[in-house]
Amino acid sequence: MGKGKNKERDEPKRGNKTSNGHHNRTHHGKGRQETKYSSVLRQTKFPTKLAMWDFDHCDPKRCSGKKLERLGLIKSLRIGQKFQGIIVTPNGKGVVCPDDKEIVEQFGVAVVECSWARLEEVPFGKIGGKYERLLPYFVAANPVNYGRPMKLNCVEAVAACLAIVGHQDWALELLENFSWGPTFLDINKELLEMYAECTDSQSVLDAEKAFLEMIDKEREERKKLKGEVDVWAMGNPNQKHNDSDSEDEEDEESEEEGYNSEEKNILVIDVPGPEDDEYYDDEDVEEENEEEHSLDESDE
Ligand SMILES: C[S@@+](CC[C@H](N)C(=O)[O-])C[C@H]1O[C@@H](n2cnc3c(N)ncnc32)[C@H](O)[C@@H]1O
Repeated sequence: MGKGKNKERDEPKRGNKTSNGHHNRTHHGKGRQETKYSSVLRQTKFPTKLAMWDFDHCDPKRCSGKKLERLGLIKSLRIGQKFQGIIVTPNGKGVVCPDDKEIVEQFGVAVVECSWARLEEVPFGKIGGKYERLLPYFVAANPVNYGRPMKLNCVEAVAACLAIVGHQDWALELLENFSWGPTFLDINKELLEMYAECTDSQSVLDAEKAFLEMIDKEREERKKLKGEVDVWAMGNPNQKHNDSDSEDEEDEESEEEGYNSEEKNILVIDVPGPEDDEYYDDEDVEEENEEEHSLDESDE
């Protein structure tokens, strides 16, 4: 058989170590051949190449990158190995844009599987490639960072990239492996449509800026309106109780609490969220129970 002919069959073999040199769990022990074979089938089935540098920072049960790997949808890269496609990374310079479509189709998408809290440990100089990109504004739908802007997990980040370049179908195909996954496309529908109409990085940044200005303005208007409504709800100001301001104070506090300035733009949309039972699949429920015992894992 000619050189490279069996390339796709060989790929999972090369990918059976994580970037830390650990063996991939799916290739061990009982059912080894079967897992490997189904992994190969899935790898060849997805329309473009997906890859990640995995730093093993996260609990494998909670980690979306590891789950994609178990499903044979993403391949691990070694430290020192570069990637030719679009790399969606916190170290990116420009943002993903529709003009990246050809690169995504030809060479694929890669992410950095690590903890948000341990980014400084990632040797960004030894990974990456020519096309390192940030994502424009999106809101996370995953149970760990639900509702928070920009802090997407790996599957959301890959899906966002695919959708921006016009492959919503591929994005959905990936997200459907997670019970909460398709919600990511629902809560970001307006943004996705807006970015998909752009062309280059700058036009995406302009659209993002216009959107953020619009939601800031809406928030101000809601605050003003709330103030006016409160005047009527207060009743007779002459009979005002001493604690009548407490509601406003509480609002201000909850707005600030726990979020830095870039996380202020929380989007509140009425779709199933982590408080709804159907939001979790079995694996997620297990993870949720574990979460109760952890200190602060919201940064994974
Ligand atoms: C920090 S890891 C967290 C992974 C998480 N533990 C999981 O289960 O998938 C998320 C990765 O997705 C990509 N990503 C997420 N949000 C991003 C953004 N706003 N800009 C660029 N890359 C982003 C990056 O590759 C980032 O390293």
